[in-house]
Amino acid sequence: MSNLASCFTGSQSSDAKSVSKEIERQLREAKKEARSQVKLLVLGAAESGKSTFIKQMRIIHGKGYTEEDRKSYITLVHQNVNMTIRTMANAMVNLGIKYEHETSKATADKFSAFTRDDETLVMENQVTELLSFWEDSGVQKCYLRGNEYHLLDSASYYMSHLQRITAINYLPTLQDILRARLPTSGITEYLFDIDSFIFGIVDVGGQKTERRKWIHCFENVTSIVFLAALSEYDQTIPEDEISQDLRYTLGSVRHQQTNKPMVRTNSEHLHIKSGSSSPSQGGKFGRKHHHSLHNQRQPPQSIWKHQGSLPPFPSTKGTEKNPNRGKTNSDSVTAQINRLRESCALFKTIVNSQWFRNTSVILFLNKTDVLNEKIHRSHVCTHFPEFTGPQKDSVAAREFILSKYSKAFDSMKHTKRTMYAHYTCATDTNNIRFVFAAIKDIIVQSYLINYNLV
Ligand SMILES: Nc1nc2c(ncn2[C@@H]2O[C@H](COP(=O)(O)OP(=O)(O)OP(=O)(O)O)[C@@H](O)[C@H]2O)c(=O)[nH]1
Ligand SMILES: [Mg+2]
Repeated sequence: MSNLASCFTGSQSSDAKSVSKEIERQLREAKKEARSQVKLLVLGAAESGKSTFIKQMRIIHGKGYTEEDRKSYITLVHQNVNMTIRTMANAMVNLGIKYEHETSKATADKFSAFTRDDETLVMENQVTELLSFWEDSGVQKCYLRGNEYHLLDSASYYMSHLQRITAINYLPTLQDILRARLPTSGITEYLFDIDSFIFGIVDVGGQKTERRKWIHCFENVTSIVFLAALSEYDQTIPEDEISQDLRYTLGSVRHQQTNKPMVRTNSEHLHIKSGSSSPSQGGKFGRKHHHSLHNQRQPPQSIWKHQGSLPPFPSTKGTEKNPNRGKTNSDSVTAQINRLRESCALFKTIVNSQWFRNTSVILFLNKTDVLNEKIHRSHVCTHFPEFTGPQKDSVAAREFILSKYSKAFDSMKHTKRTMYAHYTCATDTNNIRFVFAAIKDIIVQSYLINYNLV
């Protein structure tokens, strides 16, 4: 400012020009600084679809996926196929299901012998054998009981595209990339230039060992996007994972409330901490791309608003056991904590945190497609006796699930703010394009309010 003041004392026109230049420079700097501060934190339990949402951001508002990027997914897609077969082979034994054909058992034994490390590319000449395994009536029965063990959400998708993905010149499509599963480790911020604002969108891992790192990115958050899978109402997770995890999260938050923040995040930096959710998720800075819309533009299936207030400290009451679940002998279902209950408890912890008193909360009730598929064979009331709605009705089911999150949000007592909920399908680009267009204004509004710009 002193530089500027001294400029005013001069009478020459060159001085006036430099004043004007300096002001412009300062304005540019101020704008740049302000633009870097829209921070969207994407949270949720493991496999809820956080990284898939960010892949969509890259497709819709970022640089997309080049041929090289797409090639880098070949191995992951094949690993997903390998893992599907191994998981199902295991589950066949654990659930005591018999194969229809002996040859299917031989295929299962062959793939079960692979360890995670020596998973190889699935060859074109294995397609007939794998298709016959997949079509085995015993394997299909096992697939329909996928909620009793840990089966990848994209299992059926990849098994139905075996011919294409094992071809010698296979190049993964955008849908193949969106369907690929790789658990996120660490915290990564991706920058996107959207409508003259820089959005820093932060991806975290949702698994128990990952959640303890979340605290490192709790500062200066404009909005939280919390992802919850609608399809997890009939699935379970190991009990020790969640209790330990929530305790840690709570402990960390309490620590942060009484001490200085452990880590200061710098919103100018693209990468807060190493770790990526995909082989080529890199290329963090997404310039604005205009992609033509497909012909059927899907509206968000529902938009819901809710007012609530915030209590002084979060509680973990949502982590109750599901009384209706009997134990199976599947090793991945050793303890019976319902995933929906656990996700609601996590949501409650987050929205109750003092860190997010002034942060707008956007809830994505994700995997509408998976819910629609499974609702015909898996009844909500089997897992939630309090559900009195009709069976095989996905609308009743999702409204019931929304009411659970609404109740968790309602637990807030001290501040007023709004929660926005959307039903989403993170693998559907048009759906996410439309939903994001709707939430973008809310996020910008929150940002402007937080910085007293409106
Ligand atoms: N069918 C379907 N699959 C989905 C949807 N959203 C995500 N998935 C799939 O679910 C799996 C898990 O999604 P991710 O995006 O990796 O989940 P995440 O929340 O990032 O998981 P972590 O990184 O472990 O916390 C992937 O295989 C996705 O393709 C959806 O709406 N429908
Ligand atoms: Mg992830």
